[in-house]
Formats: sequence, C-alpha cells, structure tokens
Amino acid sequence: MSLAFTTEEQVAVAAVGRACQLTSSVFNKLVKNETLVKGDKSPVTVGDFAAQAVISSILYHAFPADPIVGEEDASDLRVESGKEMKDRIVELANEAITADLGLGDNANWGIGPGQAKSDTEILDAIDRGNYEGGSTGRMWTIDPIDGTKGFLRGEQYAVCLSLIVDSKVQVGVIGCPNLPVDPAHPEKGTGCIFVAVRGQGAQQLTLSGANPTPLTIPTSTPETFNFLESVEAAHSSHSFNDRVSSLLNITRPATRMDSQAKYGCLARGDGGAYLRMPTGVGYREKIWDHAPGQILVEEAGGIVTDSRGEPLDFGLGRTLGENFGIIAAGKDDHPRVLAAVQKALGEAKAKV
Ligand SMILES: Nc1ncnc2c1ncn2[C@@H]1O[C@H](COP(=O)(O)O)[C@@H](OP(=O)(O)O)[C@H]1O
Ligand SMILES: [Mg+2]
Ligand SMILES: [Mg+2]
Ligand SMILES: [Mg+2]
Repeated sequence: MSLAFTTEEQVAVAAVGRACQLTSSVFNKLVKNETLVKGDKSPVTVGDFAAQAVISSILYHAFPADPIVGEEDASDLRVESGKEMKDRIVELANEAITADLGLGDNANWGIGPGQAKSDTEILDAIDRGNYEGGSTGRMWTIDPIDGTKGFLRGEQYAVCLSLIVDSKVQVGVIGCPNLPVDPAHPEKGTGCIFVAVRGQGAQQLTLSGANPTPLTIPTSTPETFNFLESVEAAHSSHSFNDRVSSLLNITRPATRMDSQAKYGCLARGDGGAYLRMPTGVGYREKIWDHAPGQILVEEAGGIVTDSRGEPLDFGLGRTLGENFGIIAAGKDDHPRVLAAVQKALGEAKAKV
C-alpha cells in the first residue's frame, strides 16, 4: 500500500518553486566574491547557501521533527572572512522567505510569505542539513543547486529535494529553471518542476506548480535512443559511455547536461539512458545527487541501479557507499544497457 504524502508533496513543490525563483534571480546578479571553493575544490555560490536556507526553513516549519541531509553547511559563513557572503545570503534568503504567496502555497503549512529571519536563524537553517543520514525513520535530502558548475555557466542545474523513509525515497522534487518545458519546442520557454510520489506516478509541472502533466518513459527506438551524461568529465567517465554506446550500436551522440535535469529528461523520454560511471577510486556518490532522480525515473516506469544491477542504497549515511556507478533507463532498455556495461567493465578489467 502506498502512503499519501499529500502534504509532504505540496510543501516540497512549494519549497523548490520558491528556491528556483531565488536561484534564477541570483544568477543574473551574481558578482565576483559571491562564490567560494569548498574543501573538495568544488564551487558553492550565495545561491546554493540561500536556497538551502529557504528550503530548510520551510521544512522546519512544516515538519519540525524531520532531520535533513543537506549538501551545504554554514561553517565558512560563521567566520569573519565569510561575513560579506553571509550578509548577501541572509538578504537573498529573506527576499525569498517573505515573497508573495505563490500557487500551491498554504500558510497553514508554513508555505507562503514568512517573517524575515535573523542572521543566526538563516545560518542555523543551513546547518539543519547536517544530519548524518541512516537506514531508519524519516529524513529529507536537499541539494539546493545541483550542478553548480552548470549554474555558473548559465546552463542546466536543478534544485533537488527528497523525502526518504526507512531508506526508501517516497517523494522527489527536481526544479529545473533553465530546462525547456517542451524539448520539441524550446521557444515555449524554460522552467520545469518534476515531481514523484511513491506509488502515485511522476509529473512535470511549470515552475509555479501549475499544469501537471503525467510522465511515462516511452518505448525507445534505435533512432531516438541515446545516453544522458555529465558535462564534467571528472564526474563520470565519458570514454566508458562511448564504449557502451558502441557495444549497443547507438548512433545518436550523448546528451551532455549538468545536474539531475538528466533524470527529468529521461523520465519524459528525452534521451534513453542516464549512465554515470566513476572516473577513479575514492569518490562516493552523495544521496542528495540521486534520491529525487531515482524515484522520478521509477515512477515514470523506469529502473535505476548501480553497474552491478543492484538498487541504490539510501540508508548508508550521506553517501551511497562504495561507488559502482549508476544506470537509469526505461524498463525495456535497462537490461540491455546493464549487460553492455558489464561487458565494457569486463573488457576494462582484462586490459589491466
Ligand atoms: N568526482 C566526482 N564523481 C562523481 N560526482 C561528483 C564528483 N565530484 C563532484 N560530484 C558531484 O557531481 C554533482 C553534479 O553532477 P553532474 O555532473 O551530473 O552535474 C555535484 O553536485 P553539486 O553541483 O550539487 O555539487 C557533485 O555532488
Ligand atoms: Mg556542490
Ligand atoms: Mg549535487
Ligand atoms: Mg549542490
């Protein structure tokens, strides 16, 4: 039996919508000194921090007992050198928190224009994402800007939120401000929110939460089938994907796109399979980079596994554990992609 999660879905869509407005407006105003390089050398902007603060504040109001696994933490903003960035983040977050009521907002759930918050409250909201994760109970994951590198290039990025209960993703929301609403008609404009609730299907909405359109991965044809892959060669192996492509006689070049927008595209039949194989040892995939995408593809009728065909385990903490890569595809395509991946892995092993 599937549970309703009606309030969770509505809160999550409204929170992601509000954060998407923030990130799109911040992009146009982003100036030097509003981006930091984190310990792992990856970038983070005032938009990432402010969006996490907004989503976390809304979740805290609606579900105060739920722990949050969020990508960002505020430690760099609590020191003197981070003051300028902190001031900007507080300003941006408060602009979003106090913005007018939007579609789907409901003051009873704390979704809607709230009171401006103090510096401390904003930093504490960001740090509420410090939960270590685990296999039991409810928890949310926030990736306030997934694909920060794409965001900085003015390309694809996604605001991602999921609810995990006892290691299983139950609700997933992916907001993609720069993604065409209709891939066949880019002139119709950009901005989509993908939503999935376990047992209730997948949908695409407008950025303001309107026009729900159910999504089902269509049966692929050899002409339309291709891979969706990261733009960043450091995040997933392009050469491995090329080899799998040739094993499957795929003629269409891969679509390179940042962020979980790839899962959204797959769910609406815009690309045949999302393949992400590690480029080296040591990196562990983060749960916030895949939880909303996994439920979206599954609810659109697809399959998501690692390269061994095993399901992704969201109960191991903040990461997916040892990285065996990710394969997401429609249910008819997944078995043949998995077989080709195994074959390519075998070839790579034989070479060393
Ligand atoms: N070496 C690595 N291998 C795989 N993923 C990595 C990585 N280094 C960073 N990432 C993750 O890749 C995500 C972006 O994925 P993609 O390449 O599909 O756009 C980043 O999310 P953020 O941008 O939220 O930090 C980050 O978590
Ligand atoms: Mg990041
Ligand atoms: Mg990410
Ligand atoms: Mg991120």
